Amino acid sequence: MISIPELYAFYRQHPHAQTDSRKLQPGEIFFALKGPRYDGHEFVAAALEKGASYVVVDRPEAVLNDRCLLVADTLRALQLLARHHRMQQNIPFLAIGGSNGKTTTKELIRSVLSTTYQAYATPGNWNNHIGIPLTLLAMPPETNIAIIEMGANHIGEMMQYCDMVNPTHGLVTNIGKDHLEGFGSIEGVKKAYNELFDYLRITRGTAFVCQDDTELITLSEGIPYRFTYGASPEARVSGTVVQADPFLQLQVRLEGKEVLIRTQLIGRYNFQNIMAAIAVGLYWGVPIPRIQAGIAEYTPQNNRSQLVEKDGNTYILDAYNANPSSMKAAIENFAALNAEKKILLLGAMKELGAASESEHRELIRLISQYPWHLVALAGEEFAGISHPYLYFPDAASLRNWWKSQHITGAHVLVKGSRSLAMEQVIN
Ligand SMILES: CC(=O)N[C@H]1[C@@H](OP(=O)(O)OP(=O)(O)OC[C@H]2O[C@@H](n3ccc(=O)[nH]c3=O)[C@H](O)[C@@H]2O)O[C@H](CO)[C@@H](O)[C@@H]1O[C@H](C)C(=O)N[C@@H](C)C(=O)N[C@H](CCC(=O)N[C@@H](CCC[C@@H](N)C(=O)O)C(=O)O)C(=O)O
Ligand SMILES: Nc1ncnc2c1ncn2[C@@H]1O[C@H](COP(=O)(O)OP(=O)(O)OP(=O)(O)O)[C@@H](O)[C@H]1O
Ligand SMILES: C[C@@H](N)C(=O)N[C@H](C)C(=O)O
Repeated sequence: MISIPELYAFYRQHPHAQTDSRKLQPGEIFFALKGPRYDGHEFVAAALEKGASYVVVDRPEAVLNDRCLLVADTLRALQLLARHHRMQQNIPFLAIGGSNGKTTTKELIRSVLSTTYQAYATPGNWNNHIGIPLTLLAMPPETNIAIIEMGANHIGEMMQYCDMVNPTHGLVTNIGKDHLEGFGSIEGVKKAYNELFDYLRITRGTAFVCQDDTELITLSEGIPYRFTYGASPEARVSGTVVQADPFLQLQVRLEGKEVLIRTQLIGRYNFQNIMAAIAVGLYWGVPIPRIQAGIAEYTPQNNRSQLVEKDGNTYILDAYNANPSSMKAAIENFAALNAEKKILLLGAMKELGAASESEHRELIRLISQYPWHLVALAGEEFAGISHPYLYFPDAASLRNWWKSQHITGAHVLVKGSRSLAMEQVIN
């Protein structure tokens, strides 16, 4: 078996890790991982054939030639290799955790820091036990600030990520009701994300904290340096929303001046995400005009709070994911929008465990507080709950109904958990 330093020597010659033979490019090192559908060891021969420089396996029978490197556990080897690589870098590493808005905040920060630094950030949503090591191993050598997104669904996971990433700086976007199945309760969510703060306390790091969030302020106590942002005048970087229809505009006090921040983001919940990026930019000395440009340039992608004009309707396409906190934020934001004909097309919220039924009841209660033109719900979680709204077992049947209605002139919020793929309703 080879050791991590030996594996690292191979990686230095071929600095590209790959876990998927279908995407493999010649020269990459292929790690054979076991997943819910496949065992990567089935694709060792294919990876070698496609030109993998090396293949990392944890079964002696999968060693087909001298380009196959045997380790005790391929996933663990990937993670330890990534950790080893990170430890060679003497640059700031900012870790981003939290229930909602991690990817948006990360992308805004990337956009701001890239105006001035060789900033590198997690590609897409690679935020888990496989995505984080792949992120670290894909970091260009010229990087001088790294921004790493961390997505967890059980207690203990954030600390494991911190052990791998060794963040010098950290940011928890918020504490909400995400992944309640794994976290158990909102107390569990708090405990889980507090692990990033624990790590910063132990290592005497720096945290970016939203001053308006009393929970985060309390949880982050004891971190040697806290750089705060928010609406509160007490925050180191303080601002307010001056326009929110449809795109947010903020007025922010920066270095004694009132500065207008234009964005291409909708949803008041994005205020904190934007403020976080401004604070991070200011902390690292990005000049104000570049902070403005970095924020203004960012357009949300991939079904995250996107504004789509289609077939005579204005859609807020927010179908990337859903949990009780982000649903509440999206619905309240939509309810406050100045429009005549508002329609909700909502999918169920997944991974809520024992809280699923009560949270879907609570969602119905929230919806019922506002006057909508129409409400249609998809997903079995809504089936056993009494409500006066249109119900469909899945997104496909909701889509068929929606297409048959030929409604125009409406504002439509489309949101639901990833597995429902609610974007199909309008695509
Ligand atoms: C393991 C892997 O990378 N799987 C990807 C793969 O899946 P596939 O359908 O092929 O099946 P397997 O996973 O069983 O495959 C096993 C391995 O075999 C490889 N393989 C398969 C077929 C083949 O012909 N050749 C092969 O080499 C395969 O590549 C595996 O290595 O493909 C899918 C489609 O592209 C991928 O979706 C799948 O990716 C998995 C889900 C993954 O974890 N990818 C990471 C890079 C990642 O970061 N993904 C993020 C999603 C992260 C996320 O959900 N975050 C949550 C929090 C999560 C907490 C954590 N505890 C957890 O449980 O994950 C959040 O809330 O944000 C992303 O892609 O967006
Ligand atoms: N600050 C926020 N508060 C509440 N909801 C938010 C906030 N920011 C974003 N959201 C909601 O979360 C959705 C997903 O945003 P984003 O991808 O940035 O979050 P995430 O935390 O990275 O999600 P994931 O954990 O799935 O990767 C958005 O489309 C929006 O509905
Ligand atoms: C897609 C994944 N990152 C996520 O957010 N999952 C929750 C359960 C969702 O899809 O709503």
